Amino acid sequence: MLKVDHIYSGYGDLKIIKDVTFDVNKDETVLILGLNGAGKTTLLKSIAGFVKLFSGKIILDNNDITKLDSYKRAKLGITMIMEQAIFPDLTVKENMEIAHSKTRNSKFNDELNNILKTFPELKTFLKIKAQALSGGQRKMLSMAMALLSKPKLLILDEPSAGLSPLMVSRVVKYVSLLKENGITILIAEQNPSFIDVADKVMVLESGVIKLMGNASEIANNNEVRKTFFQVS
Ligand SMILES: Nc1ncnc2c1ncn2[C@@H]1O[C@H](COP(=O)(O)OP(=O)(O)OP(=O)(O)O)[C@@H](O)[C@H]1O
Repeated sequence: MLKVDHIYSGYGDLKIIKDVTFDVNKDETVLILGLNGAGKTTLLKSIAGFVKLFSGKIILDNNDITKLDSYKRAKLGITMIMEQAIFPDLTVKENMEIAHSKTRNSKFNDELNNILKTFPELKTFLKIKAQALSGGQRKMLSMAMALLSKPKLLILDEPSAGLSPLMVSRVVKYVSLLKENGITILIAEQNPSFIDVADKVMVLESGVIKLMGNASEIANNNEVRKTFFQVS
């Protein structure tokens, strides 16, 4: 579905992403694992169209989208979850209605019922303004909004950032629920818990892919164990 082909990108003259190549197939969950400053956000933003490429290509469903603006890529179904997309003065339900309005091909109430089966905790918050949600509840809302907007490719940038270990395990569960709902997902993380939900994992270091493999290969790699699981 998505082909990232030898891309270089960065800011001004500064090259951050160097010769990155990988594919994301339909229904796959692909994880980019990297420490702070590895270039994860820059890579995801390059795919979503917020950072321009110096060279290389990005292909979505056999169409070259390299030169398209971010909003055009969004129209083609690339959704990068940003918590800024939540309107703090609107209720949880109103925020979900806005996310759903981007698709228009189903009744909101039917979709809402499905979402509440996936994220039952949201029932309690439907009438509450989004500004009153905790960090973890905001994550849940942003995941629910992503599901409602029916993306072709969902991009998640460090969904565990700022969360307690307990909340991280719940966010891992949210991601697996999105996966069960047939969403193709690209996640960047430094928390190795997300390896469990990934079909394919890449390790990014200084803007370069150092390792690529399936979840068990990467989870058992000695360097990965030392760096991300702090196993000596
Ligand atoms: N707008 C910018 N202008 C210049 N340099 C930037 C900009 N944004 C990020 N960088 C630099 O790009 C490099 C990679 O940053 P990036 O945010 O992509 O990494 P990351 O892996 O997402 O890190 P983190 O986990 O800390 O968010 C860093 O050296 C950073 O200083």
